[in-house]
Amino acid sequence: MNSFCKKRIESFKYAFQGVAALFGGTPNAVVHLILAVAAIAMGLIFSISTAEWLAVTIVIGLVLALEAVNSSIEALANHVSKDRSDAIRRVKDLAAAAVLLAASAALAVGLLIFLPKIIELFQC
Ligand SMILES: Nc1ncnc2c1ncn2[C@@H]1O[C@H](COP(=O)(O)OP(=O)(O)OP(=O)(O)O)[C@@H](O)[C@H]1O
Repeated sequence: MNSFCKKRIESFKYAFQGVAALFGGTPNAVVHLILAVAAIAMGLIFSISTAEWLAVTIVIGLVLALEAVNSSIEALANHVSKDRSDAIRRVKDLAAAAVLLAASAALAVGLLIFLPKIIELFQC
């Protein structure tokens, strides 16, 4: 195996270490993962369409990816300075805002897809 391939495999290994660190050390990420599994289960139960799967898949990926970025920024900010500062507060608040905005979009997608199906279920 040439060094290019070895490097790419190493990169995957580091990325999976990051995934393990995310779900092993970030309670919010675990909550989002549980919600993602619940959304997938509901998608299977309600046999949602391909377009609906696309929307669910995109928002799940977006929320989990931004959770990883948020955790990374938090870790870096904590490393840069342990002191309280307006700059660190702003950086952390903005990173948290990214997750909140994505999670809000995911909630909207979930409600748009599943709420009508749940209402229909109770009307029978
Ligand atoms: N060094 C700091 N200086 C000023 N404000 C801070 C500082 N550290 C944290 N904060 C404030 O506290 C909030 C929470 O920060 P914290 O690092 O505890 O993140 P968190 O969202 O509780 O993360 P987690 O629960 O994943 O550890 C930040 O969004 C920010 O407003």
